[in-house]
Amino acid sequence: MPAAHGPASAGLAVPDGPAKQSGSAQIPIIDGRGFLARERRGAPPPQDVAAAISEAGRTLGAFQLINHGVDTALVERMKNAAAHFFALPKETKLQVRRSKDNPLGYSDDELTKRVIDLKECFDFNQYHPGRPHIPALHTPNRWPEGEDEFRAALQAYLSELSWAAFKLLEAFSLGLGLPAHALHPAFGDPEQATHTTLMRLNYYPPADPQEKGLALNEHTDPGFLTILLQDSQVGDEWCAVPPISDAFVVNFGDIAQVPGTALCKQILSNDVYRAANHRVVAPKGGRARYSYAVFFNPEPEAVCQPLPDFVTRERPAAFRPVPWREFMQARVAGNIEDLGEEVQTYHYRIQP
Ligand SMILES: O=C(O)CCC(=O)C(=O)O
Ligand SMILES: [Fe+2]
Repeated sequence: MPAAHGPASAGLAVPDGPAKQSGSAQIPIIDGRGFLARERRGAPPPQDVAAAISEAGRTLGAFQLINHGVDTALVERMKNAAAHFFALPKETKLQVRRSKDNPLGYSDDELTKRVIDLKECFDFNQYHPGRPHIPALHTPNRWPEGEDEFRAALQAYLSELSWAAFKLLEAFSLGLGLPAHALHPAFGDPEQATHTTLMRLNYYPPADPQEKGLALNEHTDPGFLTILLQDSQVGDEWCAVPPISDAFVVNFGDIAQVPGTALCKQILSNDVYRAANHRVVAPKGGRARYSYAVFFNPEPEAVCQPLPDFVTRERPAAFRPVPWREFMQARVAGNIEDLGEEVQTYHYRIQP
């Protein structure tokens, strides 16, 4: 039996504020009904939603998404599959252990900013056989043998979430004052799934009661945006992200800060948006915690750089181009082995 779900702490850093004062900040709640509900598919995101997403991107770099249109039964099916997998014997999980040349599969030794996470993970993507392998970006999945329902449930969930991610991308573009499809070329044809989106199941085992530390060190996610479902949380001194039943936590990643000609935003938006710095405190009270993250990422060859619309004489480009392939490969390598300082977007900053 998997351990019961229970409290743990997840938090977001508030920009320019000492972490200890950020507890009072509130994560905005955005309603996706107008463009994510099944009957509204194909409708462009309403302007007020785009404006709210834009505001969230400029402040905390994150928001909670309610009425996301993803079928509750599919969410439950995915969660059951995840709980089933993590409850399998360790030897079975180790049969699909990740390797340096292919980071997909099971891991219990992920590093975040050179500190080992107190959790187990399972990573997979929408890889199709026959596609060229690109280390850390397009590699074949490792599915546990005889676990057909696990595989089917996860694939169905990721495919549904990828659709939602493209709709959020439209809202994001509109919120920047760009046409809805302005950033699509950086993510390729949604039908062919040539983007490098990845899903990660996280299982945080109950921590030793003496454990005062973090289960997941503070970090920003490397890609464009992350759509996370969390089962439990209690506040800490960072901005708490309280679980709302059936809501997704959406946070912007590094690449969203840089928006680019071909691509993205911390890099895409020339620092207009911010990537959310976040962390997870070890779960207490003898209970485990689960979370389920979809990292919506660009195409392998995307080069992320400040979008021309965001570069002016007053606001010159803050970043040099970030080749997504190079950036992600370096980040993944640092998550598997301690290679020294992990690559960050500030390594691509143009010094004034
Ligand atoms: O478990 C969580 O709430 C966050 C997980 C996370 O930040 C990650 O997997 O990158
Ligand atoms: Fe993260």
